[in-house]
Amino acid sequence: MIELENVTKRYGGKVAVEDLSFTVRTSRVTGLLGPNGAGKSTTMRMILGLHRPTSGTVRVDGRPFTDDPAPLTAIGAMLDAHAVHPGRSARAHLRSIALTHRLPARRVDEVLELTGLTTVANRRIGTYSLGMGQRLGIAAALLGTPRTLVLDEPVNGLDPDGVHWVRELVRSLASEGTTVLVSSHLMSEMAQTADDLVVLGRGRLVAAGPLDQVVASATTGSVRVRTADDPGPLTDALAEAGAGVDRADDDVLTVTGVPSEHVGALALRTGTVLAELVPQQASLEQAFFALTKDAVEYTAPEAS
Ligand SMILES: Nc1ncnc2c1ncn2[C@@H]1O[C@H](COP(=O)(O)OP(=O)(O)OP(=O)(O)O)[C@@H](O)[C@H]1O
Repeated sequence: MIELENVTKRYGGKVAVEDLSFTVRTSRVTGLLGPNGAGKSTTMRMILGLHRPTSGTVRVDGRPFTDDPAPLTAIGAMLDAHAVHPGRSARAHLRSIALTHRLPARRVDEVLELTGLTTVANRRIGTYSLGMGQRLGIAAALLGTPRTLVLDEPVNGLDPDGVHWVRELVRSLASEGTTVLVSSHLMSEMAQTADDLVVLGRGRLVAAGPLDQVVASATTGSVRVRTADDPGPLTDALAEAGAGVDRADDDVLTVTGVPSEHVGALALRTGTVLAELVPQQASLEQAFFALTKDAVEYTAPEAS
């Protein structure tokens, strides 16, 4: 478990993170989201004990990370996958980490296997593709079989196969009891990977909680209704009940403000035969835009 309590981080006069409190639960994948400059990397660096908070406390499994005698078994991290020596092989790179952290050499082979790098383990890292570099970063993070895993943009630059692999990996580690914190700018991917979300905007907490709840609280769900009948009587009844009705197509209505059961009951009352009655939840991307619209540091003008 990772706990942040009233954490503020200033770099000189710049406030990177302000009064941040949230909990990352064990056996769950938590997505850390936010526009550029929101404070995600700063938050991860404080969790890892690389940066000290200006005020507030950060605890991993109940204690400050810097107090832990065996850091790689407590917490594994990938912050910048490409900050490695390009002239070394992946095996040599992982062996040197294992050696300095007193981890068994066989664990190097295990993580090479786990990340699909065994066949290229003796090649110079400088010849690796972006995706292979990401896999190596994840291999290093997994070396100590950590209880907590922190990955900054792990799917950045990966092909669809690699993205799918990262998703399956973190989900399976969480199901085995690992606490997983992952940042990403890819909302569709995060929607499939995360159980919980922490959303930052300009260094402040914008939302936190189970993914479904965060999406539902930030957006308006709707009900898609399709009928071959005249939609007039149903539309009038819905408007009377306070619903918003948008006639997207000749035979399709998008209804907001009332649950699907209520729409079904009104259809029955007005004698409207329904071909479709489908509750629709907004996407994580829509929720993200709604939550962070006032917290985006850099924006381009709207395309005309
Ligand atoms: N070492 C530093 N010195 C000064 N300012 C910093 C430093 N590190 C980060 N910042 C500033 O703190 C704010 C938060 O940065 P951070 O890198 O944590 O954001 P982020 O959410 O990870 O952004 P991105 O999505 O672009 O990676 C930014 O305004 C950034 O310019």
